[in-house]
Amino acid sequence: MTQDTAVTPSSLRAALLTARVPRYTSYPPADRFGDRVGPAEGDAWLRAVPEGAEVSLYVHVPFCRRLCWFCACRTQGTRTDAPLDRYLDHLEREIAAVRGRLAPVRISALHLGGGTPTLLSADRLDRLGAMLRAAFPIDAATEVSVEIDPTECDGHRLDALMRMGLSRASIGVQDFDPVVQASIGRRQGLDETERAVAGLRARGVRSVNVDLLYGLPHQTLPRLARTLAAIVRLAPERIALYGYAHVPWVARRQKLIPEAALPDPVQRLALAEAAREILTSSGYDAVGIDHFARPGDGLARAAAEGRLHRNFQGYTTDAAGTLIGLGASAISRYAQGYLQNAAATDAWQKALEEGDLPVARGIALTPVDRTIAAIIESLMCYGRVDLAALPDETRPWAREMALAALTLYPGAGELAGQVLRLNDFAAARLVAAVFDPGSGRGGPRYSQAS
Ligand SMILES: C=Cc1c2[nH]c(c1C)Cc1[nH]c(c(CCC(=O)O)c1C)Cc1[nH]c(c(C)c1CCC(=O)O)Cc1[nH]c(c(C)c1C=C)C2
Ligand SMILES: C[C@H]1O[C@@H](n2cnc3c(N)ncnc32)[C@H](O)[C@@H]1O
Ligand code: MET
Ligand code: SF4
Repeated sequence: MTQDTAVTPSSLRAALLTARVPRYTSYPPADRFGDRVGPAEGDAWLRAVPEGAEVSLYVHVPFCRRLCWFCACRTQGTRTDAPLDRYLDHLEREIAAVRGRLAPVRISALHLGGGTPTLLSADRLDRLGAMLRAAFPIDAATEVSVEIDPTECDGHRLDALMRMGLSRASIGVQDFDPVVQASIGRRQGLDETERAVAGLRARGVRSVNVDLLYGLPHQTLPRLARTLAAIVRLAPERIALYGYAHVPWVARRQKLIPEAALPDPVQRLALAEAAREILTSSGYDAVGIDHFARPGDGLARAAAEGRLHRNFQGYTTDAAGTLIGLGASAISRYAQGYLQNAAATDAWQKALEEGDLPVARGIALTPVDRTIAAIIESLMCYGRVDLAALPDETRPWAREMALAALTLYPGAGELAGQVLRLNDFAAARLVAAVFDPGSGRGGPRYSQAS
């Protein structure tokens, strides 16, 4: 699916350089969530999860020792450990509140994200594991994964994660270049990153992911190529290469990013295309818009076999229909719709102290939303949509949107019979936005399309 930039039609290329569209980790995206959905829906939707259903759990740990300037994640700095214990106390309450409403289910996956879950000491990780195991059937069949900051991790914490059943880990790197690192407020040596990977390998973790970014200040092709070469030598099974989203109106710490040193849109697109070329010629399969995986890895196999999904953590093989998010700002997905917990840690804690579910906002899905969600997930995962698989009554509309997308972005793909197929994942977000009736509303609030 690679395509020479020289033959990319100018309107598609122009849109990649200028358009701002959601990343579609959900449909509807989180900016459409509202407060007409709250604790009452949280209660009803939890109680409606059928007995025996597959459920995955996400635990958000919104603390970091360092606050990287580029970061758009919901997290807060802390120098002391006191807030961590208070946070665990409240997670315990939330777990009890969920458990009291949930029928016996199977837990297919448990993901610890953040923030920096490895900021929790080994004792605290053990406590979290015990709390979760006491409430949910977490066993050998549960895939347990964690986000690791190599500068904030050690053998004791890795051992505690293994006791929790860790099978996959994702390591934050972003870029190894010292000039780039200085401009994003994040220092991290190759050696400490190697130590984290070796520590995971030694304990039998077979699936390691590394997060990288393109489009950072002072990033040039030679610098990015050196980072990629170092990563290829580390040989993670998976690599996520995200485009840096510069959205200082959302993430205020990004005001520290030197805007004048950001690559311009043309340079940014060149970085993305060169990185894709380097990784695919280094033995990685491209998966979706921003992931790469070794051909034997579960993600690459799922992509090839039509079992790939997209959720708030990006691409996943997790097929559970229900995702329960625990912790401040965590998002849950039920058959009925999405819910998000109060984003501020204080507000989340206060709701729990008052005996409420800490749900702050969300959205209920209509049948039309579900069809649009299926179309967008298929575009983001496979770069194709089979209109024949859609409900009859939506097909004429979907066909009209497919033709509109191809008129807007000639050369982005083709409609062959009932199948819309993109030539290149680069166009996936733009084409997805054509099927999204709300995409015009967000406009400049979203991040750049490329
Ligand atoms: C693990 C951290 C991140 C998560 N998503 C992003 C990061 C860095 C990147 C990101 N996600 C959104 C934006 C803003 C605009 C855009 O590019 O579309 C960025 C930079 C969208 C978004 N994701 C969440 C919210 C509330 C928003 C804003 C609304 C929107 O534009 O759709 C929720 C959310 N995303 C992540 C987490 C952990 C999370 C909430 C717990 C992952
Ligand atoms: C969890 C992962 O999210 C990515 N991440 C954090 N902040 C941003 C941003 N502004 N734009 C894109 N990706 C980001 C990092 O790669 C991190 O490791
Ligand atoms: N906080 C970790 C890091 O930066 C994990 C990725 S960012 C949520 O390395
Ligand atoms: S990148 Fe990771 S360590 Fe840095 S602020 Fe974001 S969550 Fe914290």
